[in-house]
Amino acid sequence: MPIKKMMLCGAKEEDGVPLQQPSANLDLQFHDISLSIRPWKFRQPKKTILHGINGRFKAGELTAIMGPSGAGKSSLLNVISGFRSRGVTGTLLVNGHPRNERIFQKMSCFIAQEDALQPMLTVTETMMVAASLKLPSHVTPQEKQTTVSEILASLGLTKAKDTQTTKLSGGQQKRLSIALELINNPPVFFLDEPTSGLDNVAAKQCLSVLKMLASQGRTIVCTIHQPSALLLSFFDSMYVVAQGICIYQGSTRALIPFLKSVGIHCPTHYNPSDYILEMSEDKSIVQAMSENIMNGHHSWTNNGIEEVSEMSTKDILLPEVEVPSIQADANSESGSSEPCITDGLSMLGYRKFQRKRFGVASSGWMQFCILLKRMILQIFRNRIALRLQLIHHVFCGFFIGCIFFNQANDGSKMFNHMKFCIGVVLFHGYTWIMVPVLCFPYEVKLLRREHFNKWYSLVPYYSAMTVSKIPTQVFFSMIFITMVYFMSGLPMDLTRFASFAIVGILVSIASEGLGLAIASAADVTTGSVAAPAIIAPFLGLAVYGFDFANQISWLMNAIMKMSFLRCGVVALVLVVFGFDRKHLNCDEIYCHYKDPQVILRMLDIQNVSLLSPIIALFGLLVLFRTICFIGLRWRLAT
Ligand SMILES: Nc1ncnc2c1ncn2[C@@H]1O[C@H](COP(=O)(O)OP(=O)(O)OP(=O)(O)O)[C@@H](O)[C@H]1O
Repeated sequence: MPIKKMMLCGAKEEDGVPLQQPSANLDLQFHDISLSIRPWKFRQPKKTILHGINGRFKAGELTAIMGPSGAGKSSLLNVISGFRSRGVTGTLLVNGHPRNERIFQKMSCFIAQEDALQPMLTVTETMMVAASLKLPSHVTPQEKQTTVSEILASLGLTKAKDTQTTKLSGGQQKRLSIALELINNPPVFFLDEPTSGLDNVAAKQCLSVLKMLASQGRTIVCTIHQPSALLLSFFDSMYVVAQGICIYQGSTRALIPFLKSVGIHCPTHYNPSDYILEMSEDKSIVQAMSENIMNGHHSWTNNGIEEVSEMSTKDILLPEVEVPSIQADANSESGSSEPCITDGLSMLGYRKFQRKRFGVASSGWMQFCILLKRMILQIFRNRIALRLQLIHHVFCGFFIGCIFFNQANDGSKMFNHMKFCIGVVLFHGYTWIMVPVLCFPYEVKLLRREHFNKWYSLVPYYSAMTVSKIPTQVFFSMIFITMVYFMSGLPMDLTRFASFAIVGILVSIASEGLGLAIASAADVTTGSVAAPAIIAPFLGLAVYGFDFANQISWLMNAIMKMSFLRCGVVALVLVVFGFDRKHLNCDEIYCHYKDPQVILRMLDIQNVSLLSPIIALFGLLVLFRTICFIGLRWRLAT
């Protein structure tokens, strides 16, 4: 590994393994930051959450953003980390230079409050996937393994290395979230409430890890709710927000002198961080404190007051980030996020630079392969889900097979044939729309975190997700299709059976695509309500007008083609009665529908090629999946 290691000063090294130094020390400054939220209700005024606040988060320090509930702590963290950019105005600087969002995101990581971890994988497997995605491809598997082991050892996770992530304790999960981001050794960490839900011991362990990382030169900023005096002692500095403005910034030890300066005397034996939060309920005191600290323009140190904008950055080691040839344009009016090359460094050189410095590790194809492997492993390890799916398909196949048992050759009951085709299509439609609606929102949470932290880009993820689901989907659909096909007594004809299977599978993939499109933009509750409501019109169009098909207007016909269920039903009817099917059996005196051509004529599809509903089905499938992709892009951008 190119990055040299150092022994930590005063840091806790549970297994005696030192961590690597960060590749750069970054000092973050922000000026006149405001955040406004556009209301979702028409004509409501904009809500301003942050009011022109200023401040600085220093490299080598563990900084706590504190404040009463609803003060704007998470909003501030989201803005400074770049997790939120909509509705934000103001200036963000890195070591005194306007920052480039793309570069900055590669050098920082964001760990959310309810940080989701990949299920069905052990700690080591999770770390190895992250290492494969985040470390450059020239790093050998052994080196990756060594890096992973060192990080796990440093964060006290060695004993849990073979435990599945979902079975870790809350504290271990937090430390694993940190360990995952440490793989590419970013110099900046943002954490939203890293101690929430942890007991005192676990919170202490978590903060000691953060303190250790900060002591190596990283900039570590986290929001925190009323820390105890012990937990507060881990922090080097505090940034206190109330009502969207800064009411204190500076050293934790300078808090009491600061309070004195605004005429507030913190009682002895009172935790000063609790006291400032109590005081922040009073508007006039908030105003007085904010004026004293100049809304973050000033900072209190152990030696007195410093002006943030005049702070020197020369003491910060910054060769890698303060690159003279690359000028950040994140704040440019053009809004373009492409870097502006100003000093003779070509775009190619810039990309190489980025790749080298910040580990834009794997190519799109590599990302696809790694993610596909991970997803397939997770699918096959989820035994309960697999068993449930199997039972569901076998049970429904058997049930529908029994209802239509040996009726496929009965020429006297035309409606049975229609019900059979509709039943098969409906089964696929409803089964596969609900699976993503219930499961995908959790995956989107994981995607947001990993994508934001630059593990991979959306196209490889989306491709891997699509491909990974196909084997199980085809397998389960085939079980159902085989059962109903043979139990219903359809002719033993390979072409007909293969076409029957293809239509069933296409309907299931299209339906899953619709489910994914819904789940990409909605949470589980909304999706569970929306999915059946959205599929209902498709169903209506699927069964509309079978008994008066000749009289349906061209407009209605065109609308009906939009229903993927209709396309599926038409295709199945063509499969069942097409392919030169012989006359059906007739046990009565006269069977009007004995000749399969009569049924096709009645449905007005006697001249329709099987290919056309299949192509329409395929087109709708692609449309749904494109909507899902756009939905995901939108989710990742907001
Ligand atoms: N998307 C949003 N739409 C409307 N209001 C929002 C939105 N996000 C945040 N807010 C509001 O902004 C204010 C600050 O929210 P924020 O989550 O930053 O507070 P916080 O200090 O982190 O609170 P807590 O400690 O309770 O998590 C709150 O009043 C919240 O209701």
